[in-house]
Amino acid sequence: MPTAESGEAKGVVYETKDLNLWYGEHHALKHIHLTIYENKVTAIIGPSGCGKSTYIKTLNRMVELVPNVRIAGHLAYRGRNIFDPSYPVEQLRTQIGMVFQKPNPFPKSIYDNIAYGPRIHGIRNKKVLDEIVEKSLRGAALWDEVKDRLRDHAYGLSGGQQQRLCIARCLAIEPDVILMDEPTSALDPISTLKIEELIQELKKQYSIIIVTHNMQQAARISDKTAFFLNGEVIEYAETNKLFSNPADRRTEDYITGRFG
Ligand SMILES: Nc1ncnc2c1ncn2[C@@H]1O[C@H](COP(=O)(O)OP(=O)(O)OP(=O)(O)O)[C@@H](O)[C@H]1O
Repeated sequence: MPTAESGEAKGVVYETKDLNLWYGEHHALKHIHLTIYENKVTAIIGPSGCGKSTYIKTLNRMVELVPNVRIAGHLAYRGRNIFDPSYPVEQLRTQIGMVFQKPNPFPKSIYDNIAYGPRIHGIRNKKVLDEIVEKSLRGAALWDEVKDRLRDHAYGLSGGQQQRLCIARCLAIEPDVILMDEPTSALDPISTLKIEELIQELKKQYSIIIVTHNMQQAARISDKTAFFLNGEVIEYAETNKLFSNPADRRTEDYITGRFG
């Protein structure tokens, strides 16, 4: 669990101040200021290539795996700047779970997918692992569908089930934040609905940041929405406000489908 640090504002998970990011010469994030709140769903919307994925991959410092990335600015997680050279990146990544566009279970059994993270953290006791597996699968609303076939290969699950397995895998390491990069774009409407319902449940316990191309989805499930355009945050507001009464003309054009 996160520890209190000096400078940590209550209820704030991330504080982004004047964040800039370049891929080589390409200035992909420009002067981003965003505060992300605890136990909320924060949606990131905007047209293709506007920097949504780059922003969320910055939150767990995954973006730094890309060669020639340069970052400037301030990004505090729980009050502490994650770009500080002394920041323990491995610790950060255990607190920040991530779910990707395409479900990416490991080529292992359902059980071993979930037990993988806890085992890496040194948990070997079978009973403890069994409990974590059940709790995580229940948390991802998948337990009832798989409880009788935990030793089956994960690839035998449907796409929607695989995505919930990936969410369960995140939950098994008890993260603080869950980043989701278009988690339903590869799923059918019923699986999408299940994940959306699940997100509503999960936000009671976790802070969720979700990139989505689907504006109805952002409107349905998020509390706050940030609209990105060409690497900038054009507007960030309560979701109801942003969709019903946007302050910026460009937001209005985007949400009404006039561009993007
Ligand atoms: N690894 C990379 N190397 C170089 N440029 C990149 C890299 N990843 C992204 N970019 C560029 O940075 C910009 C932002 O990309 P990003 O993937 O963050 O956008 P996005 O809003 O998530 O797009 P989409 O909705 O299409 O997924 C784009 O111009 C993209 O071409």
